Amino acid sequence: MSSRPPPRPDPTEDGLGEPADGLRERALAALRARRFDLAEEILSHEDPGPAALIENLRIYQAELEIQNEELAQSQHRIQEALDRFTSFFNTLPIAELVIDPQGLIQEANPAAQRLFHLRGAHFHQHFFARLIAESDRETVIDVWSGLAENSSTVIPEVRFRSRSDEDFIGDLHIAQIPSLDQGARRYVCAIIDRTEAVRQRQRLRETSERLDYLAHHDALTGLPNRTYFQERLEQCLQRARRYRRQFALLFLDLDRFKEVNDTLGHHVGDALLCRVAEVLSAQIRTVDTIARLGGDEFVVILEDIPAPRFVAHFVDRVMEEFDRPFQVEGREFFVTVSIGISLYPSDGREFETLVRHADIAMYQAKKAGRNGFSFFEPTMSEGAAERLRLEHDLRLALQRDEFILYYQPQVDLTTGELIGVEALCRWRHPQLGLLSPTLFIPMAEQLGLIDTLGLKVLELGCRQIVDWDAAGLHVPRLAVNLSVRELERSQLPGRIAAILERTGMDPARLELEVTESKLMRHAEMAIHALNAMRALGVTLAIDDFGTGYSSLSYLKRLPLNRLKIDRSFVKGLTQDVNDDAIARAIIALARALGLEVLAEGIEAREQADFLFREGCIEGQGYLYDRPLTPEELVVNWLEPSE
Ligand SMILES: Nc1nc2c(ncn2[C@@H]2O[C@H](COP(=O)(O)O[C@H]3[C@@H](O)[C@H](n4cnc5c(=O)[nH]c(N)nc54)O[C@@H]3COP(=O)(O)O)[C@@H](O)[C@H]2O)c(=O)[nH]1
Repeated sequence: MSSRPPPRPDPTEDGLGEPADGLRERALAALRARRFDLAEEILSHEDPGPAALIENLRIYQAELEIQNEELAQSQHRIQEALDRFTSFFNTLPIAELVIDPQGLIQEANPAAQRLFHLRGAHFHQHFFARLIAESDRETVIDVWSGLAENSSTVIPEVRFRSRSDEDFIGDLHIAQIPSLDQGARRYVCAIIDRTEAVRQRQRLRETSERLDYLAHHDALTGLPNRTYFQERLEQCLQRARRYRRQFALLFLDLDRFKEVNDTLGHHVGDALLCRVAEVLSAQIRTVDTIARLGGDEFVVILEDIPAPRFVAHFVDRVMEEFDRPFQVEGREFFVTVSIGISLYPSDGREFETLVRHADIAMYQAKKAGRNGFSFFEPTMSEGAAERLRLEHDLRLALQRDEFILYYQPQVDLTTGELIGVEALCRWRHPQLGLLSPTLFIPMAEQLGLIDTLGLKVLELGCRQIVDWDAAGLHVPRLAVNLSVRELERSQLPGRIAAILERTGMDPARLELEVTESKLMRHAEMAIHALNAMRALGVTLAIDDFGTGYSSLSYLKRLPLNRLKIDRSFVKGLTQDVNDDAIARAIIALARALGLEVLAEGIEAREQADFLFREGCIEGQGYLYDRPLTPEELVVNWLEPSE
């Protein structure tokens, strides 16, 4: 409450006479100017007669009244400030507490009550330290006791306890409230809730750790992946260089793992890979590294090895493990492994060299009959190394879908119209560019990859024809090459049927070509396999006819539809009488056997005319077009020209 000062009495109105001349005015003037000391001095210099005394008292009274008025004004200002502070304190969204020198809470604003789930009464005489989680209590007390006079500090991310027993995290701001009374220091604490920000940061950290883990680990086995392996190998190289140590790099590749996948399904293959990862991990020391590079390829870095003998012992232990069956999904599997080893520094001082040499050594182990190991030897020729490299890439190419099809038109020699296309496979190698099938088909046959590759080609081709059909572009027939190796598989007809089913391709429009020479070497088996395929409704052709010394008795028994005259005979037509005679004989033979005949490798008009005259009405060759990309085929042959 503020009080108004009473009106000041006029000292001239009391009738007690005048003090000394001008004295009164001077004293009053000093009072009005708030110079109480001067007024007192003016008055004290005079002889204090009764009148002057009374006058002095009056003046003192006036002085008191002025002081009263000032006091009331300052009380008013203080009250206003107090009201303002109380209003701030109660409405601030930040928790505020006033703490006494003993650490007891004196006041807590509503925001603090909400934050701690406590009512105002609960705070009263509650030790502030009890609101802090035990883990952080000591730190806060230490900082607090070191707080300089009239200063403030912030302790970030203190863990507090709320009544609901849920910890929360907040920044604690502590300020000492200035006090006139030295003994009664008080503090005001503000707590800014950071729980959500901290949780978010934690979540972010966890997510980034998870991402980092995924980027460095193989999702199936949990082993380090290729990226992590590269980092570890780089680090290992640096240590080996600095401390002049040896280490070994081992490439491990499971033998015939693909067969497990193909026959028992990928889930069994995956489970087997996990078991292999466990078994290998159990064989290494903590300083070593094991990683899965993909597929059935593992790599081990044996760091700081005393001598190559040490590596041989490790390999022996691994081989012993592979002598035992692997238990997978309640079944037992025998799997073997081929291991290639390169040593630092004798087999290379650089990352790439060591990796390449371990890889070459691994393929050497495979070549030597699998289920074994091979240390890299410099005598392994560059040519052999290149070939091994390519073989390695071929396996990857199948996983990475690096194969594409070109299509060579087959035409009616009378009209020049499109009667079909031959699908010819190309390998789009990431470094070497487009590779010819003459390079990789024999390799795929040797490595046992031809089945997968053949089926891939077949599916790509069938899909393309069906897609063209859907786009209103008609290709009457698709010819696909089959390797004799593929014919050996009893599952082949079933797999072809599945592809026809999956793609919706009409079997009658699919022709499978098998090379004559290879077919005749396995004639009995081929008769059986080709019959099974004919039963699917597809047609069959003998490729490169004339080069394979076909036995007529077998030829009669093979369920064929077409003979393809090899381009080596077409080349010399009209120039070489022998070629003319052979071509004529093949056409007559086909006619006699009731087969169609198609000439391949037609490059000149005279060759086409000769063939047509002799009764061969189908052909393909550069005269008409080279093997084309699907887009080129559409433009050159399928889209009506304007
Ligand atoms: N098992 C599989 N074999 C396949 C597959 N894709 C191709 N192949 C076989 O690879 C051999 C080489 O094929 P490519 O290099 O594609 O050569 C073909 C044509 O480009 C070539 N050709 C066609 N016309 C002419 C010509 O006028 N002159 C000339 N010099 N060459 C020409 O001939 C090859 C086609 O031959 P063919 O198959 O005998 O009809 C080849 O043996 C392919 O069969 C595959 O997916 N699987």
